[in-house]
Amino acid sequence: MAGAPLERLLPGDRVPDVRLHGSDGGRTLHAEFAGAPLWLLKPSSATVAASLPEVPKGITALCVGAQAFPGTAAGWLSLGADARWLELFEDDVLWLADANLRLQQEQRLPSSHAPLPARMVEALGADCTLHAAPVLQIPDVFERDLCRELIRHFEVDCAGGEVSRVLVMEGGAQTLQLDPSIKQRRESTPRDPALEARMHERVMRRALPEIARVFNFPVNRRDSFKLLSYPAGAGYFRAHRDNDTPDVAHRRFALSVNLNHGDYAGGEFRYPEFGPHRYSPATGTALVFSCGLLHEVLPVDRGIRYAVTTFLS
Ligand SMILES: O=C(O)CCC(=O)C(=O)O
Ligand SMILES: [Fe+2]
Repeated sequence: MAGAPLERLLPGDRVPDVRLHGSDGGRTLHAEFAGAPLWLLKPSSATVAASLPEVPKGITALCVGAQAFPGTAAGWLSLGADARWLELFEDDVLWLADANLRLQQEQRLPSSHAPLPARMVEALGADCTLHAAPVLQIPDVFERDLCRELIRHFEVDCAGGEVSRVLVMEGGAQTLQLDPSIKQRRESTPRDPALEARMHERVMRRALPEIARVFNFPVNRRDSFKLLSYPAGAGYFRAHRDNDTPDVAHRRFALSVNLNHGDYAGGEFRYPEFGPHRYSPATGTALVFSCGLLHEVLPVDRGIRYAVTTFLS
């Protein structure tokens, strides 16, 4: 709620987002650090910041203050943040947040510079309770014939598509560039109006009523369909959100249909904010999820994963 007074944080609250400085300057807490459990601490002094507890494996530890502290303890990232946000945190209290940045428990640091007792480290490093991601699977949106026909169309009529690129802003101009640190795959828009019409009819008839029922969302618009291939060794899409830049902010739900489940290994979806579970829908099943969820397509390590995707709004 915009304008509501800030209160002390409690276990169960999601840490409010904030712009952080000290790393690359332009990122926010949610964009940069969701997807893995977090330790958060606002030290009362540089001396405290220099003698923080050892960070357990699998945890990202953030030491926050008005500015980054020079000489922060090894394993900790020191970042500056907005004063109003910092007021939410008591000095020298270590918070554990889960991968969805929901606060789990807090622990006051020992007043001396003694290391944290082992039991405290154990508790604060413990696996957080993880839940299934709020995704919807709708079986049989495309029949097997249509899936096979789409793969043939992609490989033959679209000549296997083109390597996917990402939009990069450089000196005020946007260019499409390869970026293997983000994704590797091939893609094409469909070139056969009859096939597009068949996909459209199936989405209208089988997916939209279910999205209206389950998410209570009336779809009004759809981006163009994209045919995708993820070949072994060169097929993955690292964790991202689908609506976090101005050009795609209109998107509400992502819809993806696997075209050849069982013919490849790897290539599952994962939603790191909601735990390690991997989703690998059957051929013809549509996977639908909010564009605001962090998600990734894990590397394909045998065969080729084929899929069709679009975004709904
Ligand atoms: O591979 C897919 O099905 C969709 C991947 C994805 O997350 C995207 O294209 O934004
Ligand atoms: Fe995506």
